[in-house]
Amino acid sequence: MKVASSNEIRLLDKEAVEKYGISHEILMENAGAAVARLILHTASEEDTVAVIAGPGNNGGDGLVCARHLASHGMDVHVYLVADPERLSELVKKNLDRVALANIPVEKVTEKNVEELQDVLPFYDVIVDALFGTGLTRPLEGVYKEAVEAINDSGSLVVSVDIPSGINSDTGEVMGTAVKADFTVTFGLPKIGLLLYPGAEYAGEILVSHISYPRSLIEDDRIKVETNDPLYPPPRQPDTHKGDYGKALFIAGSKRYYGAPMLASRSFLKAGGGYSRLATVSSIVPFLAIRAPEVVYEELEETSSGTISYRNLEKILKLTEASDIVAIGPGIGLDDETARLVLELIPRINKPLIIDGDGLTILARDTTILSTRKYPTVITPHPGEMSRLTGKPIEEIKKSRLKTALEVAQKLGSYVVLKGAHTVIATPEGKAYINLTGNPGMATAGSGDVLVGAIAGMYGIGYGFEEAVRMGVFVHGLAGDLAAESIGMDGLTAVSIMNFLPRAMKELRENFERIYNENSLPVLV
Ligand SMILES: NC(=O)C1=CN([C@@H]2O[C@H](COP(=O)(O)OP(=O)(O)OC[C@H]3O[C@@H](n4cnc5c(N)ncnc54)[C@H](OP(=O)(O)O)[C@@H]3O)[C@@H](O)[C@H]2O)[C@@H](O)CC1
Ligand SMILES: Nc1ncnc2c1ncn2[C@@H]1O[C@H](COP(=O)(O)OP(=O)(O)O)[C@@H](O)[C@H]1O
Ligand SMILES: [K+]
Repeated sequence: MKVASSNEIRLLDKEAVEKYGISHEILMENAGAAVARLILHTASEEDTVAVIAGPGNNGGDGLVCARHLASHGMDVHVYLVADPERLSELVKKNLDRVALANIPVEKVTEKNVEELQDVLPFYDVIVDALFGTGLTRPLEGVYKEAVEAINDSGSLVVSVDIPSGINSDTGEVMGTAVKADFTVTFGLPKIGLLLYPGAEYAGEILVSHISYPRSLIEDDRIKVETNDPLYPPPRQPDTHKGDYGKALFIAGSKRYYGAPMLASRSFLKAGGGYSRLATVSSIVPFLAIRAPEVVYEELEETSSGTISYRNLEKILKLTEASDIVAIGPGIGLDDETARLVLELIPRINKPLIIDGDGLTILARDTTILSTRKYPTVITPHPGEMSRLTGKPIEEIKKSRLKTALEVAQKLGSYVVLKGAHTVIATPEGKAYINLTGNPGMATAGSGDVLVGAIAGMYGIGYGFEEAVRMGVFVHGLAGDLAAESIGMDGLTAVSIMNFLPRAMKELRENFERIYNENSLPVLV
């Protein structure tokens, strides 16, 4: 599903009115009615409802919702946090309708806003219609106090379009924000609902298309989408291991055994056919016990136990017999090894995954990617992205989507910016926000498993872009299945790896359910 910025949703809004003849009034009516429907499905008609309406169209939606709930016989009160004189004509019209329907309306100002703390707990349901995509600055004064009263109420909170206080483009909290149980968002989901902390404040998100024409819903001018799964390529009977990809992992060092094992074995666990690990000879005997299915290519090592530069020609030869190459997990930062990595990246004439220390090394000279003729994907966590861009981690965390898109475009490479709701960006300027995964995956080695998963998806036959997307999707799905089975705390990278087969099985046998469980539900 497409995911819109506030500017894009305003453009769609404008075109819905000007090109498709759908009036703002119809859109507002459909929006308010959608929120009412969710409440009628979720609460009971005996419940009492407080609608907290703000100064703009978001408030207008709330007024429409109030009218629909009242017409179902619910006991609804409207608290208007706005100067009625400054309301737009359409919102005023809906305020008049509310008054004419004898729905009590109380004006909230600095003088009486603290009363909200006392009255809101008595309502079963609170509709948060203060602000939506029109939020332009941090909440202060009466608005801030209203939000805090909503959050302190203990009632069921339903946010209109976006939790008030959440920035619809970045997901950051603007001063304060409503913590919603549900958010009904209109037209298309907003970016700020899918990036943290916005994703956490939104609660369960439901989309209502409010009669937008399909062509607007699927408009290619919108470059961000949820990372919805694609059905896997079939495994034909008459095939052999080579048909499911030959992967080469250039990884590991005396210090880091786990990373190379996790990456090279996860490739097989995700369905890949033939996994080769080129690593320092001193750790091969140990790895062979843990990962007997992986074929080992022993490399000469430096005095610090990392891969020596002397292996350059041998490694290039190995890449010629591979379909996809991954470089970096646990490779270390020894200068000689760094020199080898910087020499290899432009000379590997295969699709390439660069991860872990490989990224820290790449940060020394990202221009080496520009000569590559084959697709590249880099898989940084925010720390590695900070080294690649020179931006502080905090800034990256606040602008994950923007940073991923900028770097993808600048480096001509796919970017997987890892974290809660990983962002995938393409060199062509598209981005996908991944919805699988859980905090149990914040565990050492989890990123190494992702490298294998991406390579595995390419091995089983997805195109490169699809393999990057599906690698992230199944990695998160495996993490979710693992968490379901053993909980989040004890979940380790090996658990994620061991649930990759189950994730693939679920994807093949229960695709519809997996799809629905990991995409945004449309409210009908
Ligand atoms: N797009 C669609 O398809 C549809 C959209 N619809 C609805 O419209 C909503 C967008 O409406 P909107 O543009 O009127 O803005 P909204 O969020 O109501 O804010 C109101 C005003 O508040 C102000 N303001 C801003 N920040 C502030 C602050 N911190 N503290 C105080 N004031 C602040 C700012 O005015 P300013 O003060 O900046 O002049 C702003 O104009 C959208 O979320 C959806 O619910 C539906 O009707 C269905 C169709
Ligand atoms: N809170 C979270 N929710 C969902 N996924 C997460 C969360 N924290 C981490 N992950 C995932 O776990 C992996 C962590 O990778 P990384 O940071 O490279 O760990 P390591 O370097 O230890 O392998 C990434 O795929 C990331 O998306
Ligand atoms: K809102």
